[in-house]
Amino acid sequence: MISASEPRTAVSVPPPPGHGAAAGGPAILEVRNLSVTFRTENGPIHAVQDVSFALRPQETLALVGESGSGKSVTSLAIMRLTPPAPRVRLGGSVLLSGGAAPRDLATLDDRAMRLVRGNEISMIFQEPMTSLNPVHHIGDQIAEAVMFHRGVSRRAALARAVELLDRVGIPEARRRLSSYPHHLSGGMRQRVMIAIALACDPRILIADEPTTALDVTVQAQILALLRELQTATGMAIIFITHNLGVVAEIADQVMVMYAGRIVEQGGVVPVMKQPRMPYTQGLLRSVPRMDLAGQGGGRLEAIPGSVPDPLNLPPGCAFAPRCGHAEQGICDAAIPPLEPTAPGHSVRCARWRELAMRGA
Ligand SMILES: Nc1ncnc2c1ncn2[C@@H]1O[C@H](COP(=O)(O)OP(=O)(O)OP(=O)(O)O)[C@@H](O)[C@H]1O
Repeated sequence: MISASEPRTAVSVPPPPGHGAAAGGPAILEVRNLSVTFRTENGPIHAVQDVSFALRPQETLALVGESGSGKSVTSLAIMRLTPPAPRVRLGGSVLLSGGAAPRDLATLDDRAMRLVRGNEISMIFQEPMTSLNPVHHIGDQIAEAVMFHRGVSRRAALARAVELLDRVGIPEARRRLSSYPHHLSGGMRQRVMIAIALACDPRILIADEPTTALDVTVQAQILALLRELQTATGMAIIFITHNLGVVAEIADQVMVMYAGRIVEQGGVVPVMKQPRMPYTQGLLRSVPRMDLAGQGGGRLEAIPGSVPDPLNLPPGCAFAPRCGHAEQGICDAAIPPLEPTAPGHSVRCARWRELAMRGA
């Protein structure tokens, strides 16, 4: 859960306009009604339910929500990295464009899926040390990725590794080839992971909390690097974070998740300037505001209570027990639909119209 004491990037309100102004054209990835259910001995966990979104080239979609809301499982399901059946049941489709017709990653055979990973969609995680091998030079680790996907010689792969290290802003790239991961700072290690992810010029980068473990200055540098690389390559980014400050920095589209469902979805400006879901409003109130910096950043309010037990979700809106606007008989009666509030902006709240009218 986000607490007022957790280090965060300050959010500026109103947020800047969408960064991917150049984003547009047909979607390269279209996720339709994705659902992921884990079968556990205590019962089914519906980790992701009925999630749909589209991603266009050069667009950044931020997946936001507290711990356990289903952000990581959504991205792992796209990459088909969730445990296999029967432990997990996948539903819906994940359509990736390219080639004669879109391919549904949910049903692609394993061999074809291995080619998609790292070639067309790459992923980076919060803690590079868990992905990097501590006993191998970073040059070899990047070169290995290049050789695996491109089938080039070791010499050519090492030359590409220098190019990639240079591209992600690692000074003295050639000399760095023989560094071990522990020789590098956290920020530099994340740059190495980005270099590996870029080895094959992916069309989509999934970044799962890539800056959470970094201090605020380094966090800003990594965000700037991702934006720069996106402008240069046109790749789309799915950025997973619990930090709305980071969302304002990088996203074009935002998808707020709670208990496995999308609860608010839309462009970064409407969602952050006019959030309709009390949960999104709560997340925003728990981030420091730059426009109130002179007044101590404004009062920070943690969302009361904690995320529900996935094995025992409350009836109706899963956020209702923590929501200051919940009404008995309405909010606990049924799960509200995801409804459009304006073009390109949707919310899952039974009372959003009433609350909007009252200016709540
Ligand atoms: N292997 C698993 N087996 C059973 N349940 C799982 C498994 N992996 C994830 N879950 C459950 O799925 C739900 C969604 O988890 P997920 O990791 O996607 O959340 P998240 O929003 O990414 O949180 P965090 O920010 O902590 O990573 C949680 O209730 C989690 O406990």
